[in-house]
Amino acid sequence: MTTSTAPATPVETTVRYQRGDFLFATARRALLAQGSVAAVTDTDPRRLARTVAEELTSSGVPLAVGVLPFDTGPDTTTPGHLVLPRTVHRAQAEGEPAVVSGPEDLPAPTATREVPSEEGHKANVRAAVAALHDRDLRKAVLARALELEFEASVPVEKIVRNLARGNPRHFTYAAELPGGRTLVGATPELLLSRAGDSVFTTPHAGSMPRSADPATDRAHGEALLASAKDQEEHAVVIDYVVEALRPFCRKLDVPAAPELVSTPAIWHLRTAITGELTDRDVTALDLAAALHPTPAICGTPTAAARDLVQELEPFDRGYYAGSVGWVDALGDGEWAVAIRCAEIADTSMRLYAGGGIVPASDPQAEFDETIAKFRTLLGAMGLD
Ligand SMILES: C=C(O[C@@H]1C=C(C(=O)O)C=C[C@H]1O)C(=O)O
Repeated sequence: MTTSTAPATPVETTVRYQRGDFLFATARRALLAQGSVAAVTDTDPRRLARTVAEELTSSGVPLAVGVLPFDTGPDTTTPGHLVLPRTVHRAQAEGEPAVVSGPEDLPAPTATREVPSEEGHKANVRAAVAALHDRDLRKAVLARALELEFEASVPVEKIVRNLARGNPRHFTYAAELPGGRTLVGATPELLLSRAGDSVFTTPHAGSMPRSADPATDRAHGEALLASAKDQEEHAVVIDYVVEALRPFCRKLDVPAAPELVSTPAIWHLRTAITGELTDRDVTALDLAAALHPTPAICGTPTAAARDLVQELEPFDRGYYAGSVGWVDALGDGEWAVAIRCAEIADTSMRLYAGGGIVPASDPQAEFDETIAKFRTLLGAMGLD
């Protein structure tokens, strides 16, 4: 096992990524993990967290990296998967960080398929709004997929570099999945980080597409901040996160109102919550397992919302809307919400995008929101 703290910048570390590695990087901070000393795979995320903690203690490997699936319910067949890597490179930027150069050109797909179609998604939104009422749900998150086929192997490394270049403030990530696929994405949303007894989370919920026209763009942001429907969609998530964290924290600081933030593709409402952990034996992965799935990507109440999602969506989410991150031997770590992503097989990939449905949701606006969310990946591929 070698841990390199060699003087590389986050950009230099990011561009070293090759398919098979694990990457978790912003322009300020990068973690690149290579090879595998041991792997832990388990459908029960809490048990997974305990096994990983034991493996870290007994192996002397400083940290583990990996993914949790969307579905961590009692009937899931998709496991969480963490690797204790052979080599870890970590880098931090001093001052104003550089960005990855580019963009690099990518081959165009030979076929594309939307699952479901625009009409299908709008019908799902209407069905979800009816089900919220019938089943007494506050919110459910519905997603769509975009399947792309290529003539040759998808150049994963180029996509990752373009994602990092286009989203320097957010977490660009790449992780190997059980079964040989690769998950890549760039997410603004932190599920949970732990550093010593400090806990931090930034739930995002409530969205509006960006616009190329500055005045329209500003108006979209202001409309989002003023939208009662989006404030409600956001409040559902904050209520849940606070309730889920409270048992672990002796102190929680929850701002009274969300702030307006943006990615290059979309405006969001976000609340940055900080806490103080009561028990240092509770690791970042324990906390991620306790928090996931939040109503930002599933709904509320959790089990009923997950059932509805699985009834309406014509695909398995796999690791989309799961979590990606790392945990170290001290229990510190960072877990991001695995959105704005794609699962890549050899010559094909599946992009995902979803949005929260509440009683006031409009099918056309929800469809448009998925288009905006696909743009993170499509932009990195030079597609519109
Ligand atoms: C589900 C996604 O995003 C989530 C849903 C949001 C919303 O409904 O407003 C906002 C941010 C994310 O928590 C996605 O990007 O696919």
